[in-house]
Amino acid sequence: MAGRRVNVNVGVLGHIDSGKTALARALSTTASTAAFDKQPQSRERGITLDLGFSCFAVPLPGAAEPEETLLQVTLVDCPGHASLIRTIIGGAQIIDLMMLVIDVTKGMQTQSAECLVIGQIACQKLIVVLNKIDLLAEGKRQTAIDKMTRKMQKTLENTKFRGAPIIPVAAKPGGPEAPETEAPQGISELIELLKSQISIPTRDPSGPFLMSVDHCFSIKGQGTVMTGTILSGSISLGDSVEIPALKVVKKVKSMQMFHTPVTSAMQGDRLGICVTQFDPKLLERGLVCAPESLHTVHAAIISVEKISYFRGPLQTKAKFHITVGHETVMGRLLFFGPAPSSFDREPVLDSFDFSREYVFQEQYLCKDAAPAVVDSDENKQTGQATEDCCPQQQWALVEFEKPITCPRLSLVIGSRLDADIHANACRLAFHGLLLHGLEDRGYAESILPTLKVYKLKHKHGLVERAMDDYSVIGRSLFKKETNIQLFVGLKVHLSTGEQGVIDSAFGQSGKFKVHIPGGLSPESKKILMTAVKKRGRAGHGEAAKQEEGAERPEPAQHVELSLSFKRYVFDTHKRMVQSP
Ligand SMILES: Nc1nc2c(ncn2[C@@H]2O[C@H](COP(=O)(O)OP(=O)(O)OP(=O)(O)O)[C@@H](O)[C@H]2O)c(=O)[nH]1
Ligand SMILES: [Mg+2]
Repeated sequence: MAGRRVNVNVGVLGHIDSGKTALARALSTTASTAAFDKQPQSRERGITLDLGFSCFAVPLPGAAEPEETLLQVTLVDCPGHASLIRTIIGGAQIIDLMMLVIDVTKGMQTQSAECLVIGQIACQKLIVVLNKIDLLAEGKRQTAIDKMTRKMQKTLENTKFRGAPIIPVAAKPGGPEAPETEAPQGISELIELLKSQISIPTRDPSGPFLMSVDHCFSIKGQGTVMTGTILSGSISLGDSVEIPALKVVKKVKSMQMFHTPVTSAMQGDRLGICVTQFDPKLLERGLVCAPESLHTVHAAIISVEKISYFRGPLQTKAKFHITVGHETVMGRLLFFGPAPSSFDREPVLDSFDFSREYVFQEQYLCKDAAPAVVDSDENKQTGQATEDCCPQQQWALVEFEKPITCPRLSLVIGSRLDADIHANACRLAFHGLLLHGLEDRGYAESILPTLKVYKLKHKHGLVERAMDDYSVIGRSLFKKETNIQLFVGLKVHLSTGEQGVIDSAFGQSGKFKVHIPGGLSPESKKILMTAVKKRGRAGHGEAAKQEEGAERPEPAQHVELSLSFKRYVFDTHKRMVQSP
């Protein structure tokens, strides 16, 4: 029986053609010959994948008996572009360390910057690999490596990976034409670096079982095998698992880890589960979970944070590609935030409070005009919020075009995958956490009305005249067709200082009567009386017209009326509520 194995997942990310696949291959081969003589390589079977999985094992650093305990490094080779985002987010929760592969002759490129952004959202540790050093002229090689290392250090300075190690290699010296015998350079050093950088994450067997499946195939006479990484919880032989995408529950017939049968497995393990037969084509990629532990949601409330490299605003009603787990669907956003008095409230990232009130936002609030993509030469990190006028936390309601299935508190990434990848702009727009999923298809009627997001409305009008000491007629506040009845009872302020209450509509032209509980001040009466007199002269003898007359000359001095109220965006009755 082989000793204990501990699995860690290392993401291999970088711009197209930087040499990610070549690096994954070089690492696996070097490790398997130099450090490990068994055949560790599992050649996964005929499935077209955009995520490439390969692995190698090395003696576990610091283990009491290193021979007995192996560190299994699973390399997750990510594709270069468009599908990258979906893919890497799928793997994000299982990636313990990210290798950012940079073509040393090119430096930071558009997707390298995107990878760095994703890494900051999803990963804790980074190693920068400067690849293709064989392409540097021999005499100037070290100088060029040093120069690029400094540039990368500068780039990392403004990220959470400041000071991360940078290592030069040549994964496939000579490029595609070179014979396979050409030995890669710097790989043993990279393996040593990986060993020193990898910290074995603490794995937790509690909580509902959830596994991210990256492969699915059938074995004749046995069943269907799903391979993947356990995201949370644990599983034992004979347990039932649900495949939410197919809405089926299956029994676990057998399990394997690294080609060895096992009876149980837990968070972090890479595992193959064999269940009773189903068509593997139905599930290329996805989630498997403890029955009924996942939820299918039609919309969600997420906590949002803009990615500062994204150019342009995040607007309410805008559509983005929303990636949650292994799924990417279009979603429409509506942004909201706290009232200004609560701007400095500490963010709450594990729940959403329906009892609070929130302010509708036409767009995500931020101070920066978004900076350009991280650039090798001018790595300007802007978006440094001066904490005084933006809230600490903002949210969005995301309405999905197709329902998605995910666990609570999933990482959510919003992007514009349709944007031109040659535009040298970051396509990642925001990230956040799914705080609350709306499972009811009819959520707009059943759940949204409980979400208290309001727009603060201000209307301004004029006092036309005083009726008596305790009431005035107002105008120019409502349109002719407005149902004034809806506003009855709301407070209005007069520019002369009095406060009034809308009492009733007056006539047909949008005028209204305002009751002044404290009475008009003598000063106000004087102003309003003058106005009436002037008008009296102009509209001589035409009482009916005087009442309706919109076109009379303005009084010498206006008395303005202002009305402020809240309108709840999701209130199906469109009620107006007094604002303070
Ligand atoms: N000269 C040289 N060429 C390399 C090296 N590593 C990779 N290449 C070549 O660069 C090209 C791209 O390598 P890949 O490993 O496919 O790059 P990738 O990053 O996986 O590309 P995508 O998956 O398409 O994003 C291939 O032609 C490789 O042979 C290297 O160290 N030196
Ligand atoms: Mg590749």
